[in-house]
Amino acid sequence: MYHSFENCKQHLLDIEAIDYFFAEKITEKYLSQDSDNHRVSQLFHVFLALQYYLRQGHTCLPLNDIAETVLWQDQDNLETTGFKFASLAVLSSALDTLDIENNENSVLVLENQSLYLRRYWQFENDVAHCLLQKMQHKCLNASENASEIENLKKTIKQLFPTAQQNDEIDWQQVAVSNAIGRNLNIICGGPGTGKTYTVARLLVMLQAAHRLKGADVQLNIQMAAPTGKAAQRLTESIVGAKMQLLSQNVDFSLLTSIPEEAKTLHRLLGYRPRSLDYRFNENNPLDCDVLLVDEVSMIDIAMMSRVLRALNPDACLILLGDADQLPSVETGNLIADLANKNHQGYDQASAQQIQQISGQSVPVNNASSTCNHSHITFLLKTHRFKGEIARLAKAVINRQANTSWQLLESYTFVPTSSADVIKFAGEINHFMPTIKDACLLSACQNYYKKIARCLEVESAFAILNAFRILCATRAGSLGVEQVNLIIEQQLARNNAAIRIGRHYHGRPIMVVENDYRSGLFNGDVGIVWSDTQGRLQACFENANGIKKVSLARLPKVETVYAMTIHKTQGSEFSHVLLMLPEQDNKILSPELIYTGITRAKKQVSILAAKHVWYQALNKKLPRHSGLAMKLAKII
Ligand SMILES: Nc1ncnc2c1ncn2[C@@H]1O[C@H](COP(=O)(O)OP(=O)(O)OP(=O)(O)O)[C@@H](O)[C@H]1O
Repeated sequence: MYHSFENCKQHLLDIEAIDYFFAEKITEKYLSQDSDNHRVSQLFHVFLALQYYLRQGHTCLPLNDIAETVLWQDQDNLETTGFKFASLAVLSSALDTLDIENNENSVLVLENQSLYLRRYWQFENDVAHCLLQKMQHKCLNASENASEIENLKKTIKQLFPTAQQNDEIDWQQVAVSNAIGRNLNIICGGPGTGKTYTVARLLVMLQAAHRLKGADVQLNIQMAAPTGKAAQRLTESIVGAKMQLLSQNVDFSLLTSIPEEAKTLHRLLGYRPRSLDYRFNENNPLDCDVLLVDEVSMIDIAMMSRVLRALNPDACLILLGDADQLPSVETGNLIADLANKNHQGYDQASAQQIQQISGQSVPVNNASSTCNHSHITFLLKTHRFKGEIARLAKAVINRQANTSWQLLESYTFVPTSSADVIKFAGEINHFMPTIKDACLLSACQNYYKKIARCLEVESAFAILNAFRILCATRAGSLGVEQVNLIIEQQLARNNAAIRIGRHYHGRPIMVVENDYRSGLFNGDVGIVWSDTQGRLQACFENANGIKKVSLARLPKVETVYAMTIHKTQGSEFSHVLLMLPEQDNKILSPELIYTGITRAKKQVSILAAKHVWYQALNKKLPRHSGLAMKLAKII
């Protein structure tokens, strides 16, 4: 075997120190000195693979994923690199000899032929247990609840005054009428399908139903999202939806009972910087009857387990998300595990309740309770963008490489001379990577050089929020670091105040760590701006206007003309310039490109070569977890 990490890395591509030292420690813990060499080697590499899988966001290592395969191989060096795993039977029996089964002290858990670290297994179990409890529900019944149903029918008509023109099911009304009597509601949909529009109405409906039961106190509703940016967007959308409902003459007291401020999940749970624990937990639950959580795709399994533990068993949980978005950067694949896209229809009682309140007839599933999807509604109609961006996003997420490339090609701009200026003219623009410098120059001319010239920082934010360059990677010639450098160099040619790598007036910055002291969080975007005396300070937008922070108190930040697609989850811009690497990269996937495209509200410009586009769209990168099976009560 290997005598050091360096020696291991020479043989195995992609291995990191953490994988090696983890495998070494676990091998020492579980195997004695006199164990059979072949067995030790197989198990050492299984442990290496477990940590390697965890690093990529899987919660477990399914043994059949690695059995009889070669991992960590260098394609140019097939003879001397990589490791071949034994058959599933050999791997299973090697693990059976360890003292894992029914041993609560074991850090490893083997379940359904998947190997876990105990903490992730526990998180999955906690989440599955809490959600299964919340799936129990009591539907309204036509004979017992006739007057309640009549009243709710009137309320839903007020909430959705314009009836659909055709026979299509109105899934927004389905979600709202389905929520009565449920402690778990999952609403999924792509960007602009009206998740927040729907949930604002759903919350009003819950308050109305609560009042009809004779309650004299309103439901205590809380709203949260995984990042500061996402919480801010949720706040803005809910405020907008409430204004709309006010103009529709919806009962004012019902509207005032809906909160306006969404918090980050960390703040909701009472994060304590110097403690591993949060203020709210199973022993000190949140004072909340209804918890709405947005952008669930960004939440990792550990955070979800904390949220569920802090929620009273009879509190109602509403989860919003897009099952096609990238999963969390941490561990887990929550929204995909929770909301199976292959919806099997609603159970009879739910379908009846939906029909009685909203008049919508939904497919009924009479099958066993193991695939009961009645708590999930998919919103299918896009209300924000209709045209080409939606068509492109759909083709990408459906892995239609030909269709999406043909669409892009119909918008390809080829300059006729080197002096030809690149125009971002249409809803979609496509460029080949050979003209990346001209593209970046155009981004400076059209947007970024205007930032420092603004008279007010508010106008500078308007420009910054209108346009953003998104890259797939940090490193490489089309990675965030290089693109930011090129932009700064181009801007510096006409602006002597710009000093690369330092603060300057008009520098857009992104916070890259959580800092509770200054109230700034990972992902917050600001602009360095001169005050009236010419002193530089950092400005951040918040619900009350502009928050100013002295540079001395600023947590770690980076320049953010360009940012990674991962970091933009939960954000939107009028125009996005999406730059893919010149060669295929393992990070590229349909989900990544879909997430990038759907950040654009009005215009998307894409710089990509054909071979990279095809390679990315032909990839399938499933995240392994046992949660979906546990929720279907298969384990
Ligand atoms: N049924 C509807 N009738 C009219 N307008 C609608 C309807 N549903 C949604 N909209 C409008 O479509 C836009 C997008 O809705 P909303 O913000 O709720 O979508 P979303 O799914 O939450 O989007 P994202 O995930 O991108 O934030 C909003 O302007 C909203 O007012």
